[in-house]
Amino acid sequence: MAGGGAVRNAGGMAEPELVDVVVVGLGVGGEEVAGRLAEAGLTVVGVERDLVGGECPYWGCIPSKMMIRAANALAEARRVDGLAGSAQVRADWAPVAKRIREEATDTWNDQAAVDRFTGKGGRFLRGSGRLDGPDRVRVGDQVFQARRGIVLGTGTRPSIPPIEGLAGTPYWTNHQAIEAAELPATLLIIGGGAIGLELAQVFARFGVGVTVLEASGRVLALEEPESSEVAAAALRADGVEIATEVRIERVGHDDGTFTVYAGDRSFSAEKLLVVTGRRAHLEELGLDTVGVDGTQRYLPVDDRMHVTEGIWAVGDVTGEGAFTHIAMYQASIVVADVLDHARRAAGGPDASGTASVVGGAMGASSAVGGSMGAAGPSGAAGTVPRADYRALPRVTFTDPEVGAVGLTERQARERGINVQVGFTELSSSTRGWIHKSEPGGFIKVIADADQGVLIGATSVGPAGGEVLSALVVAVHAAVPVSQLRHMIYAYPTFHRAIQSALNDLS
Ligand SMILES: Cc1cc2nc3c(=O)[nH]c(=O)nc-3n(C[C@H](O)[C@H](O)[C@H](O)COP(=O)(O)OP(=O)(O)OC[C@H]3O[C@@H](n4cnc5c(N)ncnc54)[C@H](O)[C@@H]3O)c2cc1C
Ligand SMILES: NC(=O)c1ccc[n+]([C@@H]2O[C@H](COP(=O)([O-])OP(=O)(O)OC[C@H]3O[C@@H](n4cnc5c(N)ncnc54)[C@H](O)[C@@H]3O)[C@@H](O)[C@H]2O)c1
Repeated sequence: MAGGGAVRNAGGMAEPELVDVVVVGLGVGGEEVAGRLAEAGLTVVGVERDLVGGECPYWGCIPSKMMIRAANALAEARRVDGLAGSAQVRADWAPVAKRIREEATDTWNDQAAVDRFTGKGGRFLRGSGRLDGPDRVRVGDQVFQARRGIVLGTGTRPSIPPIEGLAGTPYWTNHQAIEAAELPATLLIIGGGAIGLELAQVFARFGVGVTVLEASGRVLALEEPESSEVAAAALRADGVEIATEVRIERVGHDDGTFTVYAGDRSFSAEKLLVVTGRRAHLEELGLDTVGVDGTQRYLPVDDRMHVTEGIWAVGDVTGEGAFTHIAMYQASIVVADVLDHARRAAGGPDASGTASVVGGAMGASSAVGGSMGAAGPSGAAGTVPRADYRALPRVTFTDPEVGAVGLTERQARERGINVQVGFTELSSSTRGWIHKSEPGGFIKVIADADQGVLIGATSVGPAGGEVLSALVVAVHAAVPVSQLRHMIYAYPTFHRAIQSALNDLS
């Protein structure tokens, strides 16, 4: 599994080992890039200090959505009363914790993921990587010289606010919340963003007394205000207490109880979960050795994920949106671009099909060319796609789900766009009325009136994230609003409400 001992020169310094590519951080983005480049025939060293796969499979998307699936089953069973008879529901966390341990995380063991990578021809190294000058990565006392490129996919870690008293307490981050084998009786959550709301609803549905403390004026503050209202109402209906505009001054932990002090208010619970955003740690990456500012919040990249000559970045570390689908989207671009650079360096045709220098060393590993067919999220084989985040979708998996794409109304107005807004309550659609779920949902569409296309949309409802797909296509492909209005929408679906929202545009 390890990468072998360091070669030393006469002065005792580690001699760099020549490889094609080094990928530092094998989270969602890095694992995808490293695996595909290895499959393409490059010599790839993948460096991961924790678990291969990163946050998403072990402490993020997958286990949290398993929790949500279970919590939603409870909620649905509780809806039987008054709709289809009566049901008695007894919540039990044990099968959820077991499923997360056994099916999702293999008890937080990444051997299967390591084997997957090495099975593709990659070489795995457990450790922390940092840049050591142009083309070089140091891992402990091993140094690699990467002749085709270095890819940084080092992600983020929780950003913990500097609240007095907090650091010395056994507070939870998403790691402990996901790993919980048993639930506390009461839980305080600092942060009413995506993680805070998803987990608050899960735990409340399993009988935990949950209080969410949010600094800004509303939960899900980056989304439409209507989304915040529906999400807050849904959580309150599940028994969650939500306090907004909370200025936390101090945290105490005595006799197994946390107390959070905020002005003249205080909140107490058995456990405290801190989910106040996430932060990249560029200071650890040796960026100064390649002339890049390591004090920035995120690592700026161009539309092909270049950081600087020979260095690419992928995923959360780029600050383009902390979502697995962004990491995967960017990974495809990085793979295509690294292979294109490698091919051109070897004298093959570049991505435009134009032959550059003839000859070169890459001929022997020409599996490289073979993988280009699967190169990109857009465009034909042989083209390196460019990143375009106009139609960035996101879904917060509360019940109802909050799905959104592109710009919110406020963002669109701040950009000086000639904005039109259309809105419809889901309960006014046939399917919403039949479904009879409180607190309902809505569709909101944002159009650029001058261009006649949608530039943003929100879909909140029982299947809000799925209904979103039609709106993502509309924004991504800039489908004229006139055409969207005259499509046929199946009756009686939730997505049929899109037509009503479009007809409301003004
Ligand atoms: C609770 C939760 C729920 C989420 N739910 C969703 C969801 O439903 N949908 C969605 O799209 N996204 C979701 N996300 C976000 C998603 O998990 C991230 O966007 C995704 O994991 C980003 O992948 P990444 O590869 O950029 O980084 P990460 O997954 O953070 O992986 C980075 C890896 O790099 C390693 N590393 C860091 N520095 C070094 C170094 N110097 N040397 C070696 N290794 C290093 C780390 O150990 C880590 O394994 C969720 C996140 C959380 C926390
Ligand atoms: N379904 C999904 O796709 C999903 C789910 C979970 C997480 N994620 C990703 O993970 C990222 C991180 O999630 P997150 O919920 O930690 O961050 P977030 O940025 O979504 O929310 C953090 C919240 O904490 C609040 N906050 C910050 N400091 C505070 C303080 N001192 N006191 C009280 N409140 C404070 C902020 O105002 C904000 O509302 C998200 O941005 C998202 O991209 C995605």
